[in-house]
Amino acid sequence: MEKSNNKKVLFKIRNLKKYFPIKKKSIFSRGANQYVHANESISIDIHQGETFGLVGESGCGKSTFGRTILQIYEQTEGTTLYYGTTLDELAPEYMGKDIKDIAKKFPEYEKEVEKLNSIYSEIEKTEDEEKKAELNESAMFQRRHIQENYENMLRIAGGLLADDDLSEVSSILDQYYQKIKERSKIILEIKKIKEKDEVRIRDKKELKNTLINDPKYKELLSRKEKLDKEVSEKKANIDYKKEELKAKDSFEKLESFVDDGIDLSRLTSEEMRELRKDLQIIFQDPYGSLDTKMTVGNIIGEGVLGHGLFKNRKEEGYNEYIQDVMGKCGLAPYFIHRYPHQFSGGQRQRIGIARALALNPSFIVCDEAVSALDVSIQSQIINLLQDLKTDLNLTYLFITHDLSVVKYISDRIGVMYLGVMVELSDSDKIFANPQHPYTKALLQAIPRTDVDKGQELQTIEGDIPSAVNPPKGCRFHTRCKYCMDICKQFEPELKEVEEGHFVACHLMDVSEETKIKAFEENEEKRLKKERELAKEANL
Ligand SMILES: Nc1ncnc2c1ncn2[C@@H]1O[C@H](COP(=O)(O)OP(=O)(O)OP(=O)(O)O)[C@@H](O)[C@H]1O
Repeated sequence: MEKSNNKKVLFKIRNLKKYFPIKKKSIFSRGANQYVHANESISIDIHQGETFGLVGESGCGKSTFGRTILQIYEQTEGTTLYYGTTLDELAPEYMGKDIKDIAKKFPEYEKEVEKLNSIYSEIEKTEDEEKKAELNESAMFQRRHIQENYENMLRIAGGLLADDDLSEVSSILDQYYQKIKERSKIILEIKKIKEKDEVRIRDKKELKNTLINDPKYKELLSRKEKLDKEVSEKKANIDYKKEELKAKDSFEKLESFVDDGIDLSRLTSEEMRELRKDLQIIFQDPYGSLDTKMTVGNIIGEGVLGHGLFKNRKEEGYNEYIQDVMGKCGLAPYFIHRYPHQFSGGQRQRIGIARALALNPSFIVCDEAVSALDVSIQSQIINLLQDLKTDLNLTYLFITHDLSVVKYISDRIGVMYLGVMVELSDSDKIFANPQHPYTKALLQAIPRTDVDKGQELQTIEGDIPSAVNPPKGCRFHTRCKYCMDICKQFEPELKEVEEGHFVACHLMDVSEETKIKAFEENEEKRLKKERELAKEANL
């Protein structure tokens, strides 16, 4: 699992899974449900202000990952903790519910963990493949049940759960929650006034003056100040209780769960909607993702109106705001009344970028955002994205199958293969010192530009296995030139091999001789097979 290296983390993604169910052929089909395992146990951090490049062959689950962390797709398992705002600021409904349920539910936690462990030991003992699939599915549901029911409780209550009187714990936390809930409504109102003024007034000094002279804003600030005091009083009760519990054996372990990230997967649709502005996406196909019947102005303004930044298109300042955003994206103001079909691919992508940018996001998933464009246009769009990132302090998840693009734009790069993250490191390191055989093979497959440097253009041998029944052990073992027996049995964990460089490969644990031996044996097998094929073809 990745450590954060002291950088401010914007997303802490743990054990994220996304499975797509496949419809059974008929209602009479027997056996466990089948799933496309699009994302499997992905655990990474995305740092504030970075461009995190995500690469891998087509179909390996990159888009699914981008959409799942934004909760456009419901995640099957795992947590996506978001730190753009805090639990205390948002006071989401799930927090109140988990607090209320402490006395009833926490005693069940250990029982549920035991139940999961007994399913695991049954899986170990079972030979029958169908039974195994069924048990795996119940383990998946049980893990999801534990995560959904207990882990947020642990993050919220931490060491308080060491107390024998859980009803009291619940009551102390609930008093705190009720206060932050009250305050969260005020925080939201303050934020909305600020956002509305920000889109109208570009001069910082003027903005500040307008805000401090707004009686509604002033009143909200003073209500917030009063509530801040009440919140700290309630917080002091919690701290006092924790002091009392510090001596207990279980305290430290339970306290280590405390985390103020927001679990996006548990927000109500209303709560998610409030965060939606912050978390945007730019798609690959700039034509397909734009409504052809709408003008450029209406496309860019749709979200702006939907989120209430302006009441309607006639409101003072609306057109200026849309044109200002267009300007930032290199679109002339008079394009506002034109339609997408009147534009080239590059300009259409600028419209897509302006649509996302108009909501003032802090995080953007760029999903193959330049892949459909000509190379010369690609670099213009990449430069635009780079400039916007610097000017507006954005964070990007940049998804692409094009390594030359990702090398240029990314601070760090994650390499995905068949739904799992196999390598992750600083961009320079991945290119200078790739460790995973899949990354090495991918780098050799960079198209043409490397011809000058005498590097052979190479495609990765073998077909990508099915994501419905992914290979056991390391998912890459069926195509890996260094495959060893252990690779067919056990899944390697993503481990840190040097500072900030993570690799999921069993080769990291063996000597150079073992590696060479494995390579030679595989090569021998391959050649033997080829000889046999050649013989067959001759007979
Ligand atoms: N809505 C869906 N329903 C069922 N399966 C899906 C769905 N979306 C994606 N998949 C499957 O999930 C796997 C990962 O797909 P995904 O689109 O995330 O990969 P990708 O790496 O982004 O590929 P590409 O670069 O081709 O878009 C594939 O096997 C795909 O067929």
